[in-house]
Amino acid sequence: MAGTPAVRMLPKAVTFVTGNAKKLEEVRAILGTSVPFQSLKLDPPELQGEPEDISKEKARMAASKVNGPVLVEDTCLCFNALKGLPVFNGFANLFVLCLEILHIWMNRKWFLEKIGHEGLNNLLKAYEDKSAYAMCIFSLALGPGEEPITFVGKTPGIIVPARGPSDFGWDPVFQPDGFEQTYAEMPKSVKNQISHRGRALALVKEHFASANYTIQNDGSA
Ligand SMILES: O=c1[nH]c(=O)c2ncn([C@@H]3O[C@H](COP(=O)(O)OP(=O)(O)OP(=O)(O)O)[C@@H](O)[C@H]3O)c2[nH]1
Ligand SMILES: [Mg+2]
Repeated sequence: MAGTPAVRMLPKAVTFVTGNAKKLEEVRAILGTSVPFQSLKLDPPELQGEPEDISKEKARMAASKVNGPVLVEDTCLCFNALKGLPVFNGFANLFVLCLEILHIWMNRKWFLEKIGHEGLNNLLKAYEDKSAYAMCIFSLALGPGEEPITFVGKTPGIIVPARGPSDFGWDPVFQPDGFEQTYAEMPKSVKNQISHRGRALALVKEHFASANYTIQNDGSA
């Protein structure tokens, strides 16, 4: 039957768990007061696998640590040329395997530290296709043992030589479609409106606006 969903009591406000201060800054700016949350700086292990599985597993681990409702996210920058692979000769499978491994590594935070912005551009040197997309998967687990709900945001763009401040990851080399500036060059308010994170959080906001969550205490504990 359609109508207002049943009230779901949450023992405390949702905790956004991340070890990344820049993510937290953006999440704060995007959510404002639309979703009441507190934050916890915890560096979750860098899991391997499909982004959605990583995000869900982060949420499960965080929910048991916090013993309450949590929101986590996993972000990746995906290069289309490395997925749309040319199939050639008997080495193709080995080539595909190497690229799969590379794809997994690329989305771990130490990869950028090692390879740098120039290295990210060099990865695409052999390809005409410089297109990429930034993807963010938020997972909300309402408590330990609860199946996480996911919210995906994607922004298409291209990889360019670095431009703009280097204070957040690969922002200087990602230029979203329809813009002449890289994420790093544009005002934060513009990035947050069109970014992978902004799009995923729009879905999180919609979810909170329609779900009937009631917080038992004010979350200050
Ligand atoms: O230029 C960027 N613009 C962004 O908008 C953005 N969002 C995330 N990242 C980086 O992508 C890697 C993903 O790793 P990631 O999702 O596991 O994050 P993390 O380990 O830093 O934090 P967390 O897992 O504790 O939440 C890390 O190097 C992050 O710094 C970004 N870089
Ligand atoms: Mg991480």
